[in-house]
Amino acid sequence: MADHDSRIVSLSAQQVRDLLCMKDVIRVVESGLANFSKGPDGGVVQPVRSVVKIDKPDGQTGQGFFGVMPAYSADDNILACKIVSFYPGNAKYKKATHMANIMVYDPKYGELKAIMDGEVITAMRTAAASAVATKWLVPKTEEKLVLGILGAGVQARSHYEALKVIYDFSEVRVWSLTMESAMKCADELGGVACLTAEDVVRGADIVVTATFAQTPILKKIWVKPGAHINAVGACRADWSEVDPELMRDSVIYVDSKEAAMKEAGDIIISKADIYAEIGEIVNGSKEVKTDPITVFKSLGLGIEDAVTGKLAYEMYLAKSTKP
Ligand SMILES: NC(=O)C1=CN([C@@H]2O[C@H](COP(=O)(O)OP(=O)(O)OC[C@H]3O[C@@H](n4cnc5c(N)ncnc54)[C@H](O)[C@@H]3O)[C@@H](O)[C@H]2O)C=CC1
Ligand SMILES: O=C([O-])C1=[NH+]CCC1
Repeated sequence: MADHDSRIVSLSAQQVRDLLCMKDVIRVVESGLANFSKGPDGGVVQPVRSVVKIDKPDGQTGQGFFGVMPAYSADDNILACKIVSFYPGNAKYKKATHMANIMVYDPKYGELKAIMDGEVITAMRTAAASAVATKWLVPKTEEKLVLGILGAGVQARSHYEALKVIYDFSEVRVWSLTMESAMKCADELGGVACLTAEDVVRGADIVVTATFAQTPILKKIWVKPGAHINAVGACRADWSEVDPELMRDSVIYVDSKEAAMKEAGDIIISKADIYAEIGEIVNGSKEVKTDPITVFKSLGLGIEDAVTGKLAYEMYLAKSTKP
């Protein structure tokens, strides 16, 4: 007979949004990445995600992908698993391109404690990981910076939210597949929409690529020396967003070397060398190197979802036990 606590907390997207603030997500993701990159000493067990490819038989929405992302962290006392579907073609049907749920367990007994929406967490923790990378690679100065964003979807918006926690921007530029979507996003962010990707990138200090492009949209000749790039899309071995020459001529940071060698077309196709995991910079096992351009190639890790999911669960418990 099951004797486990049957009270499983269920959190909707709106509840998760109300419980989390970007500053706290950046803090827990930074510590999660640092532990992850300590190897077995960091107490994190997190295999590269399993991804099931779905070829829609009716040809309606093209390919879909279904990812299972478990993670355990001894230090943080977390066991969690995210299940995420990403269907690039959903945009045509005005449906979300990413849908996800996160299950949070008590690692002591393996007991399920909470099941929550994972879309908000995917948006926030991905941008938080980029903010961590940027914070370590682009020192904050008195000067206001120029932010260039390629893509005008969920990640474009969450990246602005995360990066503005750390930097003041004099200008935010957005480009996307359609001028209409770029304008809508730029309006929301108080930025400007650009007609071309080149217009966004020339002179930008920080660039974010967050699109569903499968071939490069960011060219080396546009990028100014000293710039930093957060390359967030292209999470398949045969997809890329960044010019291979730019990858080879930059200092490359990743979230996970093991995942990058399996999933990152930007790395696999260009054969660019990986300098470090960003967690190795945070935990002090590698030195920062920035010359001439830095790229953080992110794929998304289960540990990021685990630490953020646990934070949402704890915030919920703290709020619900307040008199
Ligand atoms: N690294 C990570 O941890 C994560 C990465 N991602 C990836 O980030 C990317 C963006 O995700 P979301 O913003 O959630 O998606 P979204 O569907 O909300 O937005 C995608 C944007 O890319 C644009 N786009 C689509 N195809 C394009 C093309 N061929 N060239 C230029 N722009 C194109 C769309 O117009 C839209 O503005 C995706 O590749 C996604 O899989 C998403 C979640 C986590
Ligand atoms: O980490 C993540 O959740 C994802 N990365 C690429 C698509 C979804």
